[in-house]
Amino acid sequence: MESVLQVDQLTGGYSPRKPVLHGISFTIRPGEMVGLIGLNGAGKSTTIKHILGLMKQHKGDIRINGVTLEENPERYRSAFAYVPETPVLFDELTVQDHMRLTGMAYGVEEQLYAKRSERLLQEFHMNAKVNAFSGHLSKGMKQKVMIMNALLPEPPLYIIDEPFLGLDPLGIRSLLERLVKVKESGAAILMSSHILATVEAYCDRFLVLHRGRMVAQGTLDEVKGQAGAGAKTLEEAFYRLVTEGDGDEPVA
Ligand SMILES: Nc1ncnc2c1ncn2[C@@H]1O[C@H](COP(=O)(O)OP(=O)(O)OP(=O)(O)O)[C@@H](O)[C@H]1O
Repeated sequence: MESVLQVDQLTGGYSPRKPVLHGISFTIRPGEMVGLIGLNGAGKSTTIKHILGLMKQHKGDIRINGVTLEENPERYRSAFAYVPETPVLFDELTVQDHMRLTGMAYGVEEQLYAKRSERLLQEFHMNAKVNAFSGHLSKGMKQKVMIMNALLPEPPLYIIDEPFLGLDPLGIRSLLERLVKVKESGAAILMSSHILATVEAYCDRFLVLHRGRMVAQGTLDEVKGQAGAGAKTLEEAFYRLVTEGDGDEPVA
């Protein structure tokens, strides 16, 4: 099956003289949820920034639905939605205003907009706040607005950076339930998180990034195999992979 996201030999970072990422490659196909894991400073956010097109790679190729950002910026950008680790909202706009703007930006037709926005507000228990200014929302509510906005256009690819920060248990459950449905409908999800038990439970495949290199990737069994005999959980496999050869505690 054609991949939604294809990252091929990506070398990149903030200065050409000192790359943060060293030749990383992976693909995500429709209907897959893939977990991007790594220690603090491993390069997860940098990878995501390159995929979003916020940074220019030094080498390598990134394709979304078969095109690079340079080849077709509009097609590339409209194929994904992004949930950042820290909510970015306009304080003086309401929850509804944000959703309307997203709907317009992605060309979501009026009837679909009404149906989807109503469902999202209900699922994320945000009905009571629909007319509240973003600046007056709690941290977790702001994160919910970001998530609802990402889900509204129903794009083929979701890129989600540490989505659980600040969410209450109900919010986490709503998000996970929705991501499972999104995946079942054929969308692809790249999710970065430190909550390894949740990543293990929900993701189909895993990307283990360490010091800017992909040290393992694949299904849980494949990653456990790459970590060496005896790893029973993703967390155990991860620990082995990032401490291997250090002879010491992990240093990012
Ligand atoms: N704006 C920046 N300018 C220069 N270097 C940066 C910048 N942002 C991050 N880095 C460096 O890039 C490396 C990778 O950082 P990155 O933010 O991608 O890590 P991460 O895996 O997302 O970590 P975390 O789990 O802490 O969010 C680190 O060495 C970091 O210091």
